[in-house]
Amino acid sequence: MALLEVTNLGISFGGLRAVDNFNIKIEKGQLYGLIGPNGAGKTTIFNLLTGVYQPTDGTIALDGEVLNGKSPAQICQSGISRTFQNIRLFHEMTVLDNVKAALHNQMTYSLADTFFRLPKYRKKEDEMNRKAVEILKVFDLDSHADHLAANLPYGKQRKLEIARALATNPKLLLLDEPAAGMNPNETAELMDTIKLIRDQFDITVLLIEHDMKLVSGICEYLTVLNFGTELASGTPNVVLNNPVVITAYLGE
Ligand SMILES: Nc1ncnc2c1ncn2[C@@H]1O[C@H](COP(=O)(O)OP(=O)(O)OP(=O)(O)O)[C@@H](O)[C@H]1O
Repeated sequence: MALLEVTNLGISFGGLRAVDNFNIKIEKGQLYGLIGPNGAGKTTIFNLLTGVYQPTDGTIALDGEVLNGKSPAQICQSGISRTFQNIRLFHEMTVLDNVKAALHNQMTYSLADTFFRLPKYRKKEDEMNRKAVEILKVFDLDSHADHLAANLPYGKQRKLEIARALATNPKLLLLDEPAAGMNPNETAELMDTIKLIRDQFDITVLLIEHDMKLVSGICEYLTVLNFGTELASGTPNVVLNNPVVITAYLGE
């Protein structure tokens, strides 16, 4: 069984059919790319997968569990986490607290534990600090733990967003243009990080990206979207040399 199975997905905004009859199957552990021209419907698909929008048609299933009708918070609990095209960190919080905020969805303690700072609360807090630092280490951000997120350089802010998404312990991580605005060195580093989180944390990744170097460098399988529907799917080598894709998207 595929980890993510999307069947006949569709949504309309007024008269605009933003996504139409979209199908995708992503196997566990796969590094999968969703590409296509501006306005093709890529981010709308992420919004459908994460419960920001409810589909007008079709089903979304993660690990056999149908996600239709669930809220974004419930979908996060079910195992899908995401980053955004425009960075959405808690800018006035520290790097460590940004990650801890995401860890909170897995911690259970009562209001009384928190209010009276009972031993259970302190134990959980210590555990959370340890986990957050562990995650920051993967992203080489642990030395910035006490800095405000707003003061990190751009490339590190993007990494912190991924670290925070990872902290919710997802089965599937959705990355919306993770390399946007990065210089070539930052992009190369990001590619290594994405590969590493897939390998070390056994996480499945679906990413939207316009940077073809990143896409062909790390994605094992691609779907090209055009006008809300699938134009082509396959390995990067096959898809990126497909004349239909070149005409519609790559524009050469
Ligand atoms: N909430 C909404 N209301 C109305 N139209 C919307 C809404 N969200 C998206 N759209 C429209 O749906 C279409 C697909 O947009 P979407 O942002 O998903 O494209 P995209 O492939 O992610 O583009 P880009 O690569 O530029 O980010 C566009 O025509 C967009 O204007």
